[in-house]
Amino acid sequence: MMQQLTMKPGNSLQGTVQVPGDKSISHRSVMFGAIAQGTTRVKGFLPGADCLATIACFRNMGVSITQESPTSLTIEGAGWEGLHEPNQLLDVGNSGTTIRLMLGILAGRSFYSAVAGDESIARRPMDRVLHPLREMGAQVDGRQGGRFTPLGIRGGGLQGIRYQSPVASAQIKSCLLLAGLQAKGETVVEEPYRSRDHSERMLRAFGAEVNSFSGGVSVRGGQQLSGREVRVPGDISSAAFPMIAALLVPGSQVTLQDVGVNPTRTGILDVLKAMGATIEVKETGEWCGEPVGDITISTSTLFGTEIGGELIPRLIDEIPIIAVAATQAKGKTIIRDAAELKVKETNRIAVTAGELTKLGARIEETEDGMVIEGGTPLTGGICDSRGDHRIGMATAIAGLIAKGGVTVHNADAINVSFPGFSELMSRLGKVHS
Ligand SMILES: O=C(O)C1=C[C@@H](OP(=O)(O)O)[C@@H](O)[C@H](O)C1
Ligand SMILES: C=C(OP(=O)(O)O)C(=O)O
Repeated sequence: MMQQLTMKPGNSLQGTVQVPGDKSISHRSVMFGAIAQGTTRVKGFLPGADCLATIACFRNMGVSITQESPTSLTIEGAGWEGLHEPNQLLDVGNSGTTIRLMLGILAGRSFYSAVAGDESIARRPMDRVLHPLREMGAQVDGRQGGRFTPLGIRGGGLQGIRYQSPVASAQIKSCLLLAGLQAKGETVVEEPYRSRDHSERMLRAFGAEVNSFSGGVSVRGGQQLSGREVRVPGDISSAAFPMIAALLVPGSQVTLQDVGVNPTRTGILDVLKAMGATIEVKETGEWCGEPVGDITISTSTLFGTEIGGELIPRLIDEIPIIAVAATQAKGKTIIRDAAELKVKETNRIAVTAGELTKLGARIEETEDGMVIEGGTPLTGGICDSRGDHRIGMATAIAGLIAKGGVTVHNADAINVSFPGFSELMSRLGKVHS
């Protein structure tokens, strides 16, 4: 049964909550723990569908992973050689991060694996990692010459390369770093803007030498990782939903505790501040190389803004919910340089514009973004997540300010990154029927 979720205007949102663990860091904790020597213990793991798919893939390669509770894991790594040929398809479900990072690991292993995911993954481009992996020496192919899943890969015998990535993508960069750690010589990845650097930070925490420079990152091959303890901060991409809800619902004030505030992820804070939001961030510490803090946000009058360039990779997953905020700002918001949105779980330019237009929003799609007219009262209605977790949550939050509320069809997609989303929102106020 495909779940429905209804959210309606209610009273103000108040309280202090913790959002689930960071998705990017949770994936990496499992993968790096699996290829490290020794035990890795993870606390604050995100038990969302994407990260559970990562666990299943590495179990399939013979790694012992025990989930003591939904958010606590123990991974018994036996180094690179501890991975074995899987006897089943490696099923990544809906997760682009799982498939692209895992391919970097598989590229250095001499066994054969077949990799596929759901129908959304089957539409997402894989040639962006296959081309450089082939250049390094991996044998990898797939549908339409390797552009799409299913993919088959037999790795080993890699040679380091210098690769200039055409897009700022942490998935491409991380894939090549993981392959590079297993290659002869040095691997250098350059990118047009800095993408999220969780791999670099966590690889260093696991004992690897990773060299970051302006414009890119490099690793030497032949490095081994050592297992360790990982505490996963809250996901700022999930925090974005209650944050924007608090901004828009009159009289609200919400504190989100222990959120990851790595500067490669905090574009959302910069943009909301530029729009006029009252936000306070109190940094409280560093967990496994990642800065963590408490974010307090209260209802504010917002103004339209322009978002592009280096900001885009720092807030790429937050654009659907930023679009909701922009419908309520004074003036126009212009988003550009965001063509990457077209190759996410859905085409997020078309789907964000399409779903919010159903509620009365005025949004023009452009080649690489959108133009949103602010000051538009939203009317209630029915939206569809289209199987995309971020669209499901963005349209549900729109329901808090849309007359009559919004019912989201296919709301179960939300479990991909934010299990407990509607319960968390209910703890902040009366938000749904
Ligand atoms: O490396 C990661 O964990 C991620 C990188 C981003 O994708 P791209 O690398 O395709 O930009 C982001 O959209 C995704 O949600 C998670
Ligand atoms: C794009 C996303 O994830 P992935 O690429 O891992 O599917 C996301 O979480 O918004």
